[in-house]
Amino acid sequence: MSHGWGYAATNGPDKWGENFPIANGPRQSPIDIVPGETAFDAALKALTLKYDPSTSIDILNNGHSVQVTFADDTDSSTLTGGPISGKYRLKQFHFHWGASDDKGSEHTVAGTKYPAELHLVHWNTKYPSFGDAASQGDGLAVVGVFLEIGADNPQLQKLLDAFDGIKAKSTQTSFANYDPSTLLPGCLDYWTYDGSLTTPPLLESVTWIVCKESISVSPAQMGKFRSLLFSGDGEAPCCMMDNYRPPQPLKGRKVRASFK
Ligand SMILES: CCCCCOc1ccc(S(N)(=O)=O)cc1
Ligand SMILES: [Zn+2]
Repeated sequence: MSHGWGYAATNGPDKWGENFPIANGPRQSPIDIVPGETAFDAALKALTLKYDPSTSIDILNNGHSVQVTFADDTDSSTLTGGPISGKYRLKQFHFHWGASDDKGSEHTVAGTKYPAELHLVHWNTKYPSFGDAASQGDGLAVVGVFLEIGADNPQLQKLLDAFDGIKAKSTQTSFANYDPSTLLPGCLDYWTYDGSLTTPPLLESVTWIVCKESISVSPAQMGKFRSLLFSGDGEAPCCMMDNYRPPQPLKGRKVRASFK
């Protein structure tokens, strides 16, 4: 498409297949997770997430989401265990959310949409870099956490307080000493399946690990997410919201559960 991909009618998920034909591939994400159709797998290990807050670098509005980027030149912040083998390094985390509290998540649970979804993106250290890993079937592992309307979340508030400096596309500010483990739910039971990036280039390189338990977000905090802009400085302001891809066909894939 003459303009980049986005979430509008002219360049949104229904149009991505024009430039990224893998959009109709066999292992696309997100999906609707139907608990009654998942299979408990006793062989699945517990997740081990070891994050070093000193590896957080900056917070960025990339025009599609808000992202916190981490130093990934050492094994300081890693994911091990769970459905994966080996060690994966944390590269970044970001969110997807809706224009109203009744939608916004990418994965859904028996058709239920949550107001937002957190993605913690990790890459397999058997490959030299994130970019190399992103093109490999076992290259990436993304931990998804649903945000559910409830009490104000103080850990989330630290992020939201940085939004005033990154309202417009392609703006970023330093964001040091942030511990992403403070965004994880207390229980790390999860569903897992083989999938893809949920934005272009939609590469089919992601082992998805979706937490059963959500974390809270208040309606006011959701409003703060919606105050970010898709648009750049000097452009007509366009609020960043509904930056989620809807569920994709399962195409015979099995979803496993780490819990009964
Ligand atoms: C090879 C360059 C890829 C740049 C894009 O990286 C992404 C895109 C989507 C996701 S998500 N929503 O599936 O977690 C994670 C990372
Ligand atoms: Zn994402």
